[in-house]
Amino acid sequence: MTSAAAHDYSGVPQGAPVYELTNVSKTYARNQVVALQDVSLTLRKGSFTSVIGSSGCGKSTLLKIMAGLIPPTKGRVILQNKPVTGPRRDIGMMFQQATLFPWKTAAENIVLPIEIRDGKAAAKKAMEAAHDLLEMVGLKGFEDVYPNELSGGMAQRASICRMLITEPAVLLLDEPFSALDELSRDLMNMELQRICREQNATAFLVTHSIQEAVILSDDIVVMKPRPGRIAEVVPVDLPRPRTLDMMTTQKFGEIVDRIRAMLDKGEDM
Ligand SMILES: Nc1ncnc2c1ncn2[C@@H]1O[C@H](COP(=O)(O)OP(=O)(O)OP(=O)(O)O)[C@@H](O)[C@H]1O
Repeated sequence: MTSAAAHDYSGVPQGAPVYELTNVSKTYARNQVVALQDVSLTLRKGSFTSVIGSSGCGKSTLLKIMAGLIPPTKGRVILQNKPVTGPRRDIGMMFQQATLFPWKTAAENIVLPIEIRDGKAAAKKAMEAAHDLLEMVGLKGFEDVYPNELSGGMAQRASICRMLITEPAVLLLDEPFSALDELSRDLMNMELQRICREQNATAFLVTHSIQEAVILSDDIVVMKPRPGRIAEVVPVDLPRPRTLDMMTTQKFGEIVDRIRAMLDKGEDM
């Protein structure tokens, strides 16, 4: 990575399909639970998509399949024109907990994916990029700090850098800020939006928060349970860049209400 800012991961044109899921189904063999049924979804280059739905409707299963961590029982998952058959270097992931290694500094944690993939020499070379990324997320000066000296929000900022260091084509985000207090979470979401715009990233977020989904997304995938499937994909036509004060607008409220009504209907949807 030469520059952390304004970097385009793939050269794929804005709006072109990056991820394509076709009739993806998953039945867990152990208990025969149909976790997903016929999920079809296209993520376009530079778009932000959230998935929301009640507990057990298959959100995590969907994310794991997209990440190549588990195979679907049926259906196709294509990323950048190649089937996803296992974990891939063009997929970036971020989880609820920062999971930084306590014995490594912030910068060492960030280059770890490179070290695992390409060895120590490559990790050393990537240090400059790690420093650029830390600066981008407002952590300049924290390069040599250990995780126990970072706040929860700072640790998640470092995790964002670790996800970006391998220049993934797509960012899969599993409730990355749900462990933070509400104020930090709102600020981190705005930061996430800025980073996605700067990096022209394609992002997919699992969340339980309707507000979070609305403020961040171009599209919200509303799922329903038993079996887990897509109820509706709701477009969010609020202007970009989004700002936190948009959360008080009538339009924002209307979209939130619409999604809440869908979720309340639950299985009748
Ligand atoms: N490894 C597994 N083996 C068997 N069943 C599973 C497994 N993982 C998930 N399930 C089942 O599949 C269904 C979907 O689970 P999943 O975790 O994908 O839902 P979710 O929407 O992410 O839920 P939550 O919001 O609570 O995290 C549930 O009924 C769950 O019990």
